[in-house]
Amino acid sequence: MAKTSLDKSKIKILLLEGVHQSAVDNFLNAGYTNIEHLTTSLDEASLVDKIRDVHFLGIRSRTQLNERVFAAAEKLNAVGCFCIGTNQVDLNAALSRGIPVFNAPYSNTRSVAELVLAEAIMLLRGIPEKNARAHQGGWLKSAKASHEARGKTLGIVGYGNIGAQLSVLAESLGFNVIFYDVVTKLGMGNANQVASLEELLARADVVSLHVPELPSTKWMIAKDQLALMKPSGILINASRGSVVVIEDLAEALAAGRLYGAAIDVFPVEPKGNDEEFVSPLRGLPNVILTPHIGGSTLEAQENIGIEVSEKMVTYSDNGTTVTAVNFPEVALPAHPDKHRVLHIHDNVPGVLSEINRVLSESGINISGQYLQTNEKVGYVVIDVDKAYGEQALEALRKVEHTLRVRVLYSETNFEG
Ligand SMILES: NC(=O)c1ccc[n+]([C@@H]2O[C@H](COP(=O)([O-])OP(=O)(O)OC[C@H]3O[C@@H](n4cnc5c(N)ncnc54)[C@H](O)[C@@H]3O)[C@@H](O)[C@H]2O)c1
Ligand SMILES: O=C(O)CC[C@@H](O)C(=O)O
Repeated sequence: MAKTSLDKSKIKILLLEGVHQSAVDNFLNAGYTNIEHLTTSLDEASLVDKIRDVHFLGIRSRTQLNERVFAAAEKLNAVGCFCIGTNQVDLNAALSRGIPVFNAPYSNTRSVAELVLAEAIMLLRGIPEKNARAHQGGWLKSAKASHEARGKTLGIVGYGNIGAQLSVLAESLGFNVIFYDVVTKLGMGNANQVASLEELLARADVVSLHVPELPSTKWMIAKDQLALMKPSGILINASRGSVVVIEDLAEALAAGRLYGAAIDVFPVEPKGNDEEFVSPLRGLPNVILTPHIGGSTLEAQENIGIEVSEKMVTYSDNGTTVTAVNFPEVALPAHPDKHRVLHIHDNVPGVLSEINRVLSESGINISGQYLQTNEKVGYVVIDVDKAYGEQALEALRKVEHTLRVRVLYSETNFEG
């Protein structure tokens, strides 16, 4: 029988888009030495080529993982998104191949909230235009249309981790906070939920968007919604570029129907720092344009590096999938004296009983079993006596509807 074990030093990890060094250090400390660390993303063709022998892949927001890429990823065990958003990944394509996807749901929350708050103050004071004039040798000393944040209404659309964090910081500065969310939530401090997006847009002086990219949030702010905002209103978008119809925003700003905007995310973003940034918002006076850096602080990137690599190492060493965004979540204890078999299968009736039948007929004693399913996939983890690791792997490979099987030996990590 061919040996199926794979030493940790042979487990290939590919990290793209300048994932922080803290992730590399974490993998190395855990014994994973086969790491390729690139500062750029890869286009589809290069990725399809490169991913064939990759076991763990780390990306940020730019790398697109679609069906074609997953089809080529024969050895891929897990994906780590070193960011919050996972819209760049076809989560179903990953799931149907038994590949969990992890992200960092909190690590850059504070960075985004701080930037948004700073932008709100700058825009309320008309700083972008005053700053630009001064750079050109001008002197725009005037209080016209300049306002304090105190007493103004901040409307937050999407009151999740970032929205709620922003809410706390904004109240401490004197903003009245209202928010709109599809889920009923208790506001932090004195923040109040409003019943509709329309009400929020009409009441707020500053509107800040913090929704994920979903079919329901796509182009949610267009001409009709912008028309509901006050002419003195300010729009901030640090969520996803697909949430705002950028041409409609540019038109409203140019026509003076909106006072200012700060935009960090765009429907089309340059693929790298060498590519020209093209946008109808370029050149407009009270507009702050930033290159998708809401979460790009050294603090956040270091924390993200640690958080996501820890999840990938834990999955690789122990099988735990807690916080995976697309996968049944199983929290597993250590398995010092047992071999552990990870079996991922289509979630159809009868697979678990077939697994148990096969193990029992092979004379394999089960010392622990954990199961979790979602609508597509079942994930069963079976601890077996040390004598049976490879035997169990061989037996379980033959079970119909198997997507992937791995054995984690008590000391070293092996793949099937
Ligand atoms: N600019 C950046 O660098 C940067 C950094 C981090 C995150 N982000 C983006 O910000 C988004 C939000 O991050 P988060 O951590 O706060 O996410 P989150 O999941 O904690 O919160 C999102 C909130 O939006 C709500 N929501 C969903 N659909 C909605 C709708 N149609 N209308 C109103 N509310 C809706 C959800 O109920 C949830 O409360 C991320 O998905 C990511 O795309 C951008
Ligand atoms: O770091 C990135 O590339 C994306 C950051 C942000 O959009 C996120 O989703 O966390």
